[in-house]
Amino acid sequence: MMVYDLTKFLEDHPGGDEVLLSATGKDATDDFEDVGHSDSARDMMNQYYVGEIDVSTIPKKTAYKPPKQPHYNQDKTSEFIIKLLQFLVPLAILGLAVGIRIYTKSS
Ligand code: HEM
Repeated sequence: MMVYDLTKFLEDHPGGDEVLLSATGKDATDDFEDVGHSDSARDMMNQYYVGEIDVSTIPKKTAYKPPKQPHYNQDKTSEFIIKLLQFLVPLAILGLAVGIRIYTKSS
């Protein structure tokens, strides 16, 4: 299969850059032929010709596996404890204040 580098052609393509980008990285033969490109279009292609690749050497599945994102804060217990403390600490201070008040009054 013939390989073309169309990065410099994107802006000049009469059919627009979107169609080229949508056909990037794959076999665009059918896409190209479906449009019925003129002979002059076929001549232009030569400027962007890179080389040939043997299709059979292209792996069916990509070997690259994106690294797994670390799961931040998967353990929610610390989050829960903080929420609980945010509720309990003011309550404890209030209780302490009321307790001191009662204690100092009675004595
Ligand atoms: C390989 C490099 C390519 C070259 C040099 C090229 C060149 C051209 C040229 C010169 C035209 C103007 C009409 C003509 O002369 O036929 C054109 C139109 C067009 N091309 Fe390409 N093209 C390329 C690849 C592609 C690909 C891969 C697609 C589709 C995915 C595509 C889709 C179109 C479309 C939709 C038009 C507009 C047709 C119209 O408005 O009548 N072209 N192209």
